[in-house]
Amino acid sequence: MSAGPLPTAPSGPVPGAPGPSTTGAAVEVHDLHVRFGAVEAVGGISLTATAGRATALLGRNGAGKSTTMRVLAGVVPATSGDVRVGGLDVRRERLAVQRLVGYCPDVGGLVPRATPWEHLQLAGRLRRLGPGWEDRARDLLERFELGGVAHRTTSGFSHGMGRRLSVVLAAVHEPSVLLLDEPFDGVDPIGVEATFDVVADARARGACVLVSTHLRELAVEVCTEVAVLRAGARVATLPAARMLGEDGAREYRSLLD
Ligand SMILES: Nc1ncnc2c1ncn2[C@@H]1O[C@H](COP(=O)(O)OP(=O)(O)OP(=O)(O)O)[C@@H](O)[C@H]1O
Repeated sequence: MSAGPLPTAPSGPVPGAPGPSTTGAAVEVHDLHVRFGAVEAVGGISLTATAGRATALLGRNGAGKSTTMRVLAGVVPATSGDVRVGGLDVRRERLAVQRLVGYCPDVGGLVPRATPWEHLQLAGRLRRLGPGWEDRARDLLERFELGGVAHRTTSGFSHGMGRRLSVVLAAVHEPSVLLLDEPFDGVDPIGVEATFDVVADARARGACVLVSTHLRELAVEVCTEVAVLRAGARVATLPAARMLGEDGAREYRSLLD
């Protein structure tokens, strides 16, 4: 059921609000280790992702993709290693990094009792977004076919609807670094296409995009590079085109063993 048109509210410039993007922002990870007690989730990953490009993180279950994304998003601390996002040291400047980043976590992140529009309002306030952000939010909701449920609590959302809203929330502030963890998981073709558009838009304005996924075919369609992780380490970074088709599938398979 459609909840009617989305509300409009005046939104003026906010002093001190961050700009929409920082040209040249990039991700640099050097010898990242992350331990959870006895478990070494990441065991020495190094990788670079450049502005205006989209890099896929591929690898088997437990390879360390989500943990790496969490470190980049500033939600999990590195045990050791040097991690820079947009030139900022994640350990020392975590809040500044979180302002630069748009992060779609692999699970969670949504408040069941809140509607998509309430999630967006909260994001707008916390990030002190300037003029135009509500139009952008409405446009994103429409592109992800969430306009009709903008005022419905997310508790009744399907898995795919939740994924789509998480991508909207990651993208609404036009971050310099867009981190999408499993954005295609359980998402229908419309949602996949809308996510492709979000990635293309981000690249066009010079943002650095990282996409963690199991879906090699979608990764190579939307990304320019592919970093393959295995058992907490990066084993290869290749042009995405190398992972295309049956030859690409074979090459990917060979990197997993
Ligand atoms: N909070 C945690 N506590 C303990 N171990 C963890 C924690 N988070 C991750 N791990 C472990 O770290 C390893 C890497 O997990 P991670 O979620 O990063 O892998 P992944 O590549 O994203 O896997 P998947 O593709 O299944 O999502 C796994 O062995 C996982 O069990």
